[in-house]
Amino acid sequence: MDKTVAEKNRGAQDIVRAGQRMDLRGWVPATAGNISCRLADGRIAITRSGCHKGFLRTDDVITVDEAGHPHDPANKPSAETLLHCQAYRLMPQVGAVLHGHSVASTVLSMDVREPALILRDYEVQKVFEGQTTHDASIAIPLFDNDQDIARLATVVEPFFGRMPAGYIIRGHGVYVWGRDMDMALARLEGLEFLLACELERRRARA
Ligand SMILES: CSCCC(=O)C(=O)COP(=O)(O)O
Ligand SMILES: [Zn+2]
Repeated sequence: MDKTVAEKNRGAQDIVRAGQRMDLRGWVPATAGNISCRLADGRIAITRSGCHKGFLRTDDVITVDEAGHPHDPANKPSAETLLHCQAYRLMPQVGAVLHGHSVASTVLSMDVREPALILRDYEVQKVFEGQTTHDASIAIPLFDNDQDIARLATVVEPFFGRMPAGYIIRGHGVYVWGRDMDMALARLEGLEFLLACELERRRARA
């Protein structure tokens, strides 16, 4: 098999598997969420727009260039492709990006009006880059939702380099990344666990 085709197939399989796992956890209702990975030749493999992420087939994964343009113009990549491309452009070590719409990220981000959600004292914080202790604060930036993804990307851009656990778009969902798909999934699972804990604590206090 041609090397570029084999590489795309490998990425597509990782993405299909990630979609199934995110769906099992309830993080991608209906057609929500999008998933991508960086291929060895620099192309980005990403989900087609409008697919259910729990039922992806490998041909629901297409390739785009670093500016988000599909290599085959007949393909319509995720509406949020620019946010994935931005993460790859600004973080050369990143190999996979995940976006989900969990209940916890949606509700918490609508309730917290501050510019960031602060997590502290949780052991699971250590799943994030550079974190070695529970005894620290992690800020997850909260950005207002915007249907203009290019404009939203310009708002997010200055925060790269100081987002150890990704970011949340208000009333919408989370973005996380990792050096490969397994690491990105572990980070997403860690973040979703912490968001669920925060939601429970806030409900108990109300
Ligand atoms: C029904 S969810 C609305 C769109 C969205 O936020 C999303 O994550 C999925 O968009 P895509 O174009 O990647 O399918
Ligand atoms: Zn979304």
